[in-house]
Amino acid sequence: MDKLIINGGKPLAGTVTISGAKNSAVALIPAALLADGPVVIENLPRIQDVDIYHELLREMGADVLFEEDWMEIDGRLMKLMLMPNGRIKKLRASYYLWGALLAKFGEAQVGLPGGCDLGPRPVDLHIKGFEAMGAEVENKNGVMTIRAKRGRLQGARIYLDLVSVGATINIMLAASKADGVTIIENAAREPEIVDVATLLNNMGANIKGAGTDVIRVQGVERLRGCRHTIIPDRIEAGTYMIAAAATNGNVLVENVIPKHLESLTAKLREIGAQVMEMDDCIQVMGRDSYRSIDVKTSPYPGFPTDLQQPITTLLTLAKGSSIVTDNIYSSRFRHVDELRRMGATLKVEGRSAVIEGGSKLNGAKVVASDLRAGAALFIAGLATSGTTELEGLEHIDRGYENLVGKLQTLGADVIRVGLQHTESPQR
Ligand SMILES: CC(=O)N[C@H]1[C@@H](OP(=O)(O)OP(=O)(O)OC[C@H]2O[C@@H](n3ccc(=O)[nH]c3=O)[C@H](O)[C@@H]2O)O[C@H](CO)[C@@H](O)[C@@H]1O
Ligand SMILES: C=C(OP(=O)(O)O)C(=O)O
Repeated sequence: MDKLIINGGKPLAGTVTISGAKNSAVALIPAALLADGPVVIENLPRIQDVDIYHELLREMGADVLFEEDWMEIDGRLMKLMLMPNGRIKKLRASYYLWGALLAKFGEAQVGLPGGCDLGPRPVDLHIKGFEAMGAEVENKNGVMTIRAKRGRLQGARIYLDLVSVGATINIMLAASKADGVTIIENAAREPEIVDVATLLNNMGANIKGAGTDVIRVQGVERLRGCRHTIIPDRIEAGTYMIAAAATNGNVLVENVIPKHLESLTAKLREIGAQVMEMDDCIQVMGRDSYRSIDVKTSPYPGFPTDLQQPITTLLTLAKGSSIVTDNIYSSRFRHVDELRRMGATLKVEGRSAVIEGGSKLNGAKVVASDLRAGAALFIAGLATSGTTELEGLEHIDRGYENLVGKLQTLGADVIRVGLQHTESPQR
C-alpha cells in the first residue's frame, strides 16, 4: 500500500491552485446523461471519484471522452442496466444514478452507495422524494429498484425533514424531466447545488431557487447538450487554508470563490490567523500561537462538516480548550485517536471533540480512515517537526487532486512511496 512520508515543521509558502469541486463533479456527470446530445464538463478534478464515475459511464454504454480536465459525455446510446455492486460501492455519489436514470428511463436498479464511513448515512429522504413523485421503491438486499409507476414521474411538493445535499440534488435530477412542477422545501443551499442547477438549466431545464431553501422545478420533455465549467472546490481550498495556518505559513489559495469559504475565514480570523480575501483568491498568513475557539458544523452557509476534521488538527495547536461539534455526522471522529498518537490532547464526547490545545505534536505512523481524516492527518504531519508516515491514501485519492505535487510546490517535504508511484490512479 502507498503511504505519504512527511517531514514536517516547514511553513507552507507560495501559491496553490484549487481544482474543480468533487461534490459538484460527481453530480454533474450523471446529470449530463439526461441530455439528448453531448455535454462537455470542464475544470474536472483528477480524483478517484471522477475516475470511477468515468468507468461507470462506460460500463453503462455512454459515449465518453475524458482528456486532461474535461469530459465529453453523450448518454444517447446508454442502456438501462442492473448495477447492484462493484464500482457504485466505491463512492457516495453513485446515488445520483437513481435520480438521473429515473429521469432518463423512468426506472433505476442501482445498489446502495459507498463513500466515507462517517456513521449512519441513511437515504430515506431520497426515497421519500421519489415516492412523492410517483415512484415505487424496493430495496432487495441493498439493491434499490425505483420505478415511475406511470412511466414518467409526476411533479410533487416535497418537504425534506433534514437538510440533505444528496436528496436535494437527486430530487432536482428526477424532477427535471417529470410531468409538472416539483417544489423542494427545506432544500440544501450548498454551492454545489447551484452548480448542478446551472448545468441543468443550460441543458434546457427550468429550475428556480437553487441556493435558497425552496427550489421549484418545472419538468421539461427534453434536455440538450451544452458546455459547463465546474466551480472551485471549497473543501480543497479550506484544507490548504487550514494547512497554511497550522504550519505558520503564508499561502495564496487561488481559483476560489471567497464567499463559499466565509465560515472558515471567520473561524481562522477568530483564532488569530490573518486572512485576506481578494476576487478569486484568499491569502492566509499564520502565526506561531493561536486562541482556542468552538466550532459547530451545520449545512451551508454554516461551517462545513467536511472541514471539521482538518480544523480539529489546527485547534490542537491553539492554547486552551476548544470544542468541535459535528451536527451533521455523529461519528465523524475517527481521526481523533490518530491525532492522539501524534501527541495531541483531545477526546470524543458525544458528537464533539474536546481539545486541550497547545501540546507539541510529534511525527508518528498513522492511518486515514476516511477522506477528511486523511486531510486532518496530513495537516498534522506538516505541522510537526518530526516524520509522519500516513497510510490509507485510497481515501485521500477520492478527493484531493495532485496532493503531493501541490504540497511540494508550497515547500513541503512530502513524498509518496509504495507499489504505485503515480499520484492519480490509472484511468
Ligand atoms: C457526494 C457529496 O456531495 N457528499 C457530501 C454530501 O453527502 P450526503 O449528500 O450524503 O449528505 P447529506 O447532506 O445528505 O447528509 C446530511 C445529513 O442528513 C442525513 N440524511 C441524509 C439523507 C437522507 O436520506 N437521510 C438522512 O438522514 C445524513 O445522515 C446527515 O446526517 O453532503 C455532506 C454534508 O454536507 C458532505 O459531508 C459530503 O461531502
Ligand atoms: C464525506 C465526503 O465525501 P462523500 O460524501 O463522497 O463520502 C467528503 O467529501 O468529505
